[in-house]
Amino acid sequence: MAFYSRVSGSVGVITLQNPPVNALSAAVRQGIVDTMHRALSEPEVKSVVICGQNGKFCGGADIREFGANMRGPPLVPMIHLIEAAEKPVVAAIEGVALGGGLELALGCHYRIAHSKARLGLPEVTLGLLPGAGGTQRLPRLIGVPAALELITTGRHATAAEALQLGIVDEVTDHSAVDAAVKFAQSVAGKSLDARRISTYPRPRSPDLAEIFEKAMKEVRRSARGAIAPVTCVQAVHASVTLPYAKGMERERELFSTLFTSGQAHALQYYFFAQRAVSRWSTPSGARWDTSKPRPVHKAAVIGLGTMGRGISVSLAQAGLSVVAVETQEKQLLEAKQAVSGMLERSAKRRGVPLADDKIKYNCSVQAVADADLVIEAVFEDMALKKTIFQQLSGICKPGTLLCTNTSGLDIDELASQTQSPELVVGMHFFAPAHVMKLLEVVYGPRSSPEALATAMEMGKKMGKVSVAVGNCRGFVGNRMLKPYLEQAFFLLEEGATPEQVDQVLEEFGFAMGVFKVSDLSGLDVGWKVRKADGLVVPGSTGKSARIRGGSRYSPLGDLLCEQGRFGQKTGRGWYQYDKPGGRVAKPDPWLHGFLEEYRARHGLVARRIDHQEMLERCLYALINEGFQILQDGIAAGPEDIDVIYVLGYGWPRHRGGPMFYAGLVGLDKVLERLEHYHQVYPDVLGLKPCSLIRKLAASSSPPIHRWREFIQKPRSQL
Ligand SMILES: CC(C)(COP(=O)(O)OP(=O)(O)OC[C@H]1O[C@@H](n2cnc3c(N)ncnc32)[C@H](O)[C@@H]1OP(=O)(O)O)[C@@H](O)C(=O)NCCC(=O)NCCSC(=O)C[C@@H](O)CCCCCCCCCCCCC(=O)O
Repeated sequence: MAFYSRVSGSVGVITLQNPPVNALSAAVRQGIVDTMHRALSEPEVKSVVICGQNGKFCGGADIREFGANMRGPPLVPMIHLIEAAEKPVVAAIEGVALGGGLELALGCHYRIAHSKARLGLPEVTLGLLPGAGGTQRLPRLIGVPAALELITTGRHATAAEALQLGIVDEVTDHSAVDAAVKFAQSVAGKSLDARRISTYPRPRSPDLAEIFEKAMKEVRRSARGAIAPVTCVQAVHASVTLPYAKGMERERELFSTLFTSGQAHALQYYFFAQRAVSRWSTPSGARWDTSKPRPVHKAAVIGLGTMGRGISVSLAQAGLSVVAVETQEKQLLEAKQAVSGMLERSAKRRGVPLADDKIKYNCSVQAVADADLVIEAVFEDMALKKTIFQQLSGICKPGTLLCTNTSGLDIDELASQTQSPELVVGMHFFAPAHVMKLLEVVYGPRSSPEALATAMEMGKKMGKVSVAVGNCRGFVGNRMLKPYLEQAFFLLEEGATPEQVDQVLEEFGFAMGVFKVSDLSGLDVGWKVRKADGLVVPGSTGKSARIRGGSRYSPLGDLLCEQGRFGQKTGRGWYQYDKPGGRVAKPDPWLHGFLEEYRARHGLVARRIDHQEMLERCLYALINEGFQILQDGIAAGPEDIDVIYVLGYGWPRHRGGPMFYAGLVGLDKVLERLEHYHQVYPDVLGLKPCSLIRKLAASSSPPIHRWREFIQKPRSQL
């Protein structure tokens, strides 16, 4: 709703009230319309201020209302009512003015912002465009290039930048509401002719055609199939070619197309999913709201390789005192230099104070004795990690949380090396650890709810999106990667090339296809794991070379590693690069010849595989594993899996995540295709439909938010 008051005798103040961000729900819109009429009809009121309750102007349209039966006064006429008013209306912007919130402010005659406020039109991140006049007013106010940039990226501008751009008229370090009231008094009775943005002339400039062409090229390049950025450019284009009223019609038309699109549904689902994962729960009933995190003031990192360095940076930037340990003096010095550089660059980029003095470097593990939390980040080697956990258990003060940065090792095996297994959790960071937003927080069967809550809280402090996951091989992300990669290898055996498979995945929206990613992260990483698992059998020939434990196996990755082809770092992998460390992947005729020779050796006849089959086999195998993970209770809900895949594995955000995508395609269709492929390849376990997808499909494919009801409660994990 909106609350009305009169201050200083002549200023009507309208306060939006809809916690937590004063989104423009039907009740708020109705409240604004009613209170505006009241302010305009009261003869004592000479000017009006619109502000938001609790220091937040407005977070935009109420996204939760989208799709429901939309009631209440529409936004566009509501904003026109404000703009057309004969009394000056001043927006007092505190906290945020985003989306419809900024559009509301643009309908006001003046805008006063607090210096800490953020303003923007982030609709594009929800698969939409600013649909309440933003695409027509903003370019008229600040010009096409700046408006295009803000609208197509959705980024938030600071108050200082908004002032410089001309979005706001004044910035204050004090109460924006008080400043707006004062301002409103000062402009009472003045002409508003020059203050109604909709009456401004269309933006003109001789280079407009060029500007739009460049913007369109840029969004097409970076959008990876997302339609909203392209449509945003089209809507802004209308502001220069059409008069305001016609431009609004065009905005509405384009908005409607986006509003009903699958991409908008996916992005809005993802918006809430990313927020939902912080409300974690485990199969045993431990929950975010009943588990209290321990205080952590001092943290330690053991092992200062690439991951340890990034983790140290993240901890220091979160304001913690950090002890960084590397036992070899030379490596310690190298790491110190590297970390200082990373902190310096990051401080410059983010405009925050340098956190270098937060980190103390040490060669001895003993230095972690008084840390509240230790993150071990040595190589992915169970024996080495076990030794370190035994050491830590003897060194650390009672109650220290012991965390391991691992991408898939057994947390419980490590916990069993310590005297307090309940204080052991996994923290799977993604490289580069100080940049990537995702953190998988892994609880073992003996981790305490308090330990899990502490690790989740620590992730939040580091600015990560933390997802709580159960303990199993590869956790959620890497466990799902296995059947996906496996299918990609099988496709090569059957006649595809790495370029063809990658092209299909990139057209789907992945930033990089599976083989380019493999080259980037290093083929030797998986090879080491497969060797440790006894899967690599050098020199094996005949049928047995392609079977392990009764299931189909492709040794292609192993064979490339045996040739020293580890990817980018060696200049050769699934592609070739101009030098070791090179970044530009080029098709490699050697690899094509190698594949032909491999197929001939194994009696495999190459066939032309269509795009749909490539895509379905890779994605549906991955999705099937996702359902198994839900069934096993390793992830609490599909949102957890989707957030992990979008933030950690380059899954296109506009497709919501693998589980959402499965729902969009139709669970019965995914099931039918899995059944088909499993019939063709009965020796591929990853294609055998999991019982949960069968159950859901048999229950008329309920919407994703109801899937949890169909998951059998697995055995207790905590
Ligand atoms: C605001 C934030 C920056 C705050 O961040 P913070 O970290 O402080 O907090 P959280 O992000 O955790 O959020 C707290 C809490 O609030 C929920 N929430 C936040 N914003 C909204 C919102 N806008 N609506 C609803 N709920 C919101 C959030 O989910 C959290 O709750 P939870 O329970 O999940 O933990 C940050 O929150 C943020 O960035 N918010 C989003 C800002 C944004 O994107 N705004 C734009 C919204 S879209 C919009 O404004 C559209 C308008 O341009 C135009 C609308 C026109 C509508 C016309 C409709 C007509 C339909 C036409 C149909 C045509 C079809 C046909 O023709 O048939």
